[in-house]
Amino acid sequence: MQGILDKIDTQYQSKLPFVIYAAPNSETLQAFFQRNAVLESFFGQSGFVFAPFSNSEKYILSEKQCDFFEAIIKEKNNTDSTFEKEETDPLVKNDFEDLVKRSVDAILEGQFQKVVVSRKVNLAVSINFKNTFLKLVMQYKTAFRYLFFHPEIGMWMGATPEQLLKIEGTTINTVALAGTQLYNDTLVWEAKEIQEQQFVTDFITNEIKPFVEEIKLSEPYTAKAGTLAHIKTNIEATLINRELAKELLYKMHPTPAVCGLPKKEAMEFVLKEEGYDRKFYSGFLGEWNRNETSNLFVNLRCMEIEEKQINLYVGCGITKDSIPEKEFYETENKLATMLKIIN
Ligand SMILES: C=C(O[C@@H]1C=C(C(=O)O)C=C[C@H]1O)C(=O)O
Repeated sequence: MQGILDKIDTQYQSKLPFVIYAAPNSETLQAFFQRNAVLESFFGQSGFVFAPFSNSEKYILSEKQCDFFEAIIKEKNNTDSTFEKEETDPLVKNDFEDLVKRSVDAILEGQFQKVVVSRKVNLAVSINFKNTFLKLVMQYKTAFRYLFFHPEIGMWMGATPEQLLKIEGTTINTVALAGTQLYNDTLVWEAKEIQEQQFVTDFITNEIKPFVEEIKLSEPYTAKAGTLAHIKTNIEATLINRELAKELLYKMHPTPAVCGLPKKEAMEFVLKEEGYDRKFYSGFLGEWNRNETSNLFVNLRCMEIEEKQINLYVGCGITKDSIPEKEFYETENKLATMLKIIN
């Protein structure tokens, strides 16, 4: 494992793009190291895709331009974070709750049924990105864990619980994931969360229908993600034709787990009302067409790492029944996921 970590240092010092990642429950780190600093647009070629939330331009570290490495993860002592975040400014809390209120009003006016609103939290800390990444790898084993760098994009890191799309041959797998609370053994889901997750299941089922032969849905169940719990439905289907994969991906993204329903109206609201640029947060990332397999995830529980600060991104689904203060605390709980691993 040390070899691959040393390679990250060399690559970063030379300002060359790389991504290092581990699939959910995998004990293996995989990495793409690009041999030049080109920013390559994604148009279906194989490699590791990195796509923003809204912008139509998507990027790739392509197989053709990269060297590929793998290493077995060696457990390291996972010390608790000593980082202590200051209490959130009441003005920030107010602003977010106001955004939630405006979202609920728009829903009651009939503009859309669900919208996912988010905020960005800047923390003035310089982190050791390698140590922080290792901590994240150990701490969130069931998540898709990654560290991405491109000199023209910057550095991003995350541990996401949400699969966007897996394609193996003609079999596709995806999930509808929504609804959040702190995990405990006896938790109960309320109608608001059940509905917001159902919106995601219905949207995905509808969007994939023209592309597939048969759709199999699991019952919704509770999925643990760190200290949080979400409602999850597994969705499996058979593609009519593998050539349709990219078109299907673009139909699905962004799902109502990160944008809203209907998609277009919710997207317009997010872009107009959120008041900041989500960049790659709630975009998607992962392998595209590697050994006949694509494995993409939604970029959640993530941070953007700059020299002297980090930006954390968190959001939550709003329906007509949302209570602004409760939604604010949901974003605080999601923030804690990333705060726990800051070195
Ligand atoms: C938007 C986020 O998460 C998404 C929103 C959820 C919700 O609203 O309950 C739950 C899981 C994710 O689909 C985030 O983590 O920032």
